[in-house]
Parts: sequence; structure tokens; C-alpha cells
Amino acid sequence: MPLDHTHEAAATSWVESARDHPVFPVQNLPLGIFAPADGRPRIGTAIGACILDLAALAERLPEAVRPALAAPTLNALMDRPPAERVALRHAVFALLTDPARRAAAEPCLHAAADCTLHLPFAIGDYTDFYVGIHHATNIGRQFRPDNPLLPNYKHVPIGYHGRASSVRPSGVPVVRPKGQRKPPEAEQPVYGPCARLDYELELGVWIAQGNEPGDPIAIATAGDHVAGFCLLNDWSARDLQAWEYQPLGPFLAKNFHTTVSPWVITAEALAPFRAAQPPRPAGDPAPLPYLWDAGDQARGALAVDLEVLISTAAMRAAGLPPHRLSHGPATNMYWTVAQIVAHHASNGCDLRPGDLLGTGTISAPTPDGYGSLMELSTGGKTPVTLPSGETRSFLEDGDEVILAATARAAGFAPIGFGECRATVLPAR
Ligand SMILES: O=C(O)/C=C/C(=O)CC(=O)CC(=O)O
Ligand SMILES: [Ca+2]
Ligand SMILES: [Mg+2]
Repeated sequence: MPLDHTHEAAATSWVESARDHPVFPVQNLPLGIFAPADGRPRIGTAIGACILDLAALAERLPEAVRPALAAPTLNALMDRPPAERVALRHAVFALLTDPARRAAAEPCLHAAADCTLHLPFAIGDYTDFYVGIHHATNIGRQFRPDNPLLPNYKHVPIGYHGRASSVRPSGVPVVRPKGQRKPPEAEQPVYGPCARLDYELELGVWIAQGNEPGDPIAIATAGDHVAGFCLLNDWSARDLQAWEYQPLGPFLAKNFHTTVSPWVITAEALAPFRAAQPPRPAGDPAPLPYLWDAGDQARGALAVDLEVLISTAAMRAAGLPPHRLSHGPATNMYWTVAQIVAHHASNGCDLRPGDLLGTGTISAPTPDGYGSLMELSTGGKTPVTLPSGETRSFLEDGDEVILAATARAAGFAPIGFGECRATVLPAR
């Protein structure tokens, strides 16, 4: 049965907190791994202020996915064919909307506030791309004043291999990294706490079924390999980065901690929020055929609003709410998700279920939408003033950074991505 989003849009859940819920209405049904107060991690879905235990309800869900529902990660479940993922969504949707199924499902609901959220996958590999052309231009100007956007940028989706071990779910504090840097006036490099700690606003892409080693993924079918999306903060030590990045790219400046929102916002839930990829500016090169698909250009972008907020220790002490640093749409991506998936596998590299791709920092063209503090503060030349009267060029210990995202489309209830936050702790 294909997905019928018009039918889904009109439905309401018997879970009262889900009605008009700004993040987790019944149209969202994100998948994740949660542990109730006294229980082991298991697969669930967020619904309003609750989490539904899907492992406990396996007998009422499609037979083909039952063995995978018993696992403490989503890897095996997302290794199932796309049609089975759709069937699972239908079945969970029916459980949560059909009053006749309420008696069976209700005992498997937990208050989300009493549960712990874990990483959704055992992550094999993490790769970070660079699709935010405004970010690439802004940051390139600071690292390479004469040559901000390198000539390969519009031909090849640039990326680097990140570190899977240090991807952490929302809420785990980030310890300020130490490292080697060369202050501008210094003759010799020094080792010590990072002095230019930054965040990066990105979307994360979770890989579903992979490809065989040696077999590229055709761009027209790249979407079948995407399980869903999360928010991703690629914490970055700019002083370490500036010193270490040539010629092999980011290394210790970006592998100490990466925060993800723990719910997988599935590709199925986001289907009504697909948008046309903005046309390439006149004069830009046409991508090579392996990166070009008309259907992807028509529906490959995401109508998702993104924002970054900060809360400092002084703001919290004064009772001030988090302050929004920037906001902008996810359509500010020069390359689509299908293009980065197809490119990653274009050499025969095998992607596997639970691999994580970062899009790269998504900045808008104007400062109110810049996705990193290095851009907002122009590398320290234009510090940002906060409601507490404090200023920030880079992050201080005690600062909490919160990323948020909401998908919006006319005729559909908005769906949110959930929490992606972490607080900076002093270096050890
Ligand atoms: O242009 C550079 O040298 C620096 C690039 C980055 O900071 C890499 C990165 O993490 C990509 C991104 O988030 O867009
Ligand atoms: Ca990044
Ligand atoms: Mg990182």
C-alpha cells in the first residue's frame, strides 16, 4: 500500500498530547532507541509527550520486521526493503489512530520525560559534506582570503571522513578539546585548550539499506537508501582547524564530539515536505550525469526551517530564555541529499545501514541565517551581543547550543525534529 499523506494529514491520535503537538503529532512517528526508567534500550516512536514501545508491540506489527524490532538499535530494521519500512509506518499509524486498537497499545506508552534517549544506530561510519555554499564561501574567505570558494566546489560534492566513535546523542555535554594550534603572532605552535570553539548547524542523513562493495548507487534510487534525518552539530575547534587542515582537511578539530538529535525523522514522514531544488545560478556548470536526476531536482530539497539558539550560564542565572542566533531554510543546500549519497557510492564505496552523513553547515546568504559562530562573528571581528549584555566571538564554557528544525508545507501539520542540544564543559 503506498503512503497516502492526504489521508494521514486528516487523522488524529487517541493520544491526547499528540493533537496539535508542534514536534511529534501522529504524522511524524520518528523512530528511535529509548529506555524507560528501569528498562533496557529498545525501539520506539515519539507520539506527543509519550513514547510508544514498538518492541513490546511487535506481534501487532508486520511479520517481516518483527525480528528486527527486537534489537537495541535501528540497524537491522533499516536494512529491510523500503516497502517494509512503509508497511511499518502504516501499522504504527493505525495503532495510534484507530480507537479499536487503543486498549492494546496504551499499556505500551511511556511518558517521554521518564525515558532516556540513546543513539538510534550503531554507527559504522560518519562522513561530513560541505553543501552549504554560503557557509563554504564565508568560511573559505576566512581561511583563504584570496580563494574562498575553490574551483571544484560546483562540480563535486566535497566531503571528509569523520569519526563515528564521538557521535553523541543530544544532552551529552561537550568537553572543550585541547589541541595544537599556532596563534597568529606566535613563532611556534602550542598545545592547550581550544580558544575558538564553534558549533555547526547541519542536517544528518541516516543510511538505510546499503550497496555492495564496488556497486555505485544510481542517483534516481538514492532516496531508497535514506532511512531518515536528524539535526547534527559538528562542533569545531577553529584554531586547531586553521593550523592542521592543510592538505588533508579537518582532523582533530572536528572529531572530538558530534551531537545528533536522537529521533530519526523518517523519509516517509518527510515526503510531504519535499521541495524543488533551487535552480543553479546562471553560469554554474551542469553536474556530471551521475549526479543529475530530473526527479531529484523537482523534489530533492527539504522544506525544513532551521534555527540555532544559545543559552549562557549568565542568561540561565538571570532567568533569560535561550536566544536565537540565526534561522534559515534547509533549501540553502547547493547539493541535494540524493546527490551526496550517489556521490559517496560513486567510486564503489559501500554504505551500510546506520552510516551517518552530515550535509555540511547550512547557512543562509544573510547574517541572520549563518550556521556557525565563526561566520556570525566574522572570526572574532564582529562579536555577537546577547540579551544578558555578554558578547561572543566563540563559545565559552557553560554555553549551551540548541539546534531546532521544523518541516512545514501548506495543508500538512508541521513536524519537528526534537532536541539537539549540548553544553560546553571546561577542558580536562
Ligand atoms: O573550507 C574549509 O577549509 C573548512 C571547512 C569546514 O569547516 C569543513 C566542514 O565541517 C564542512 C561543513 O560543515 O560545511
Ligand atoms: Ca561540518
Ligand atoms: Mg564532528
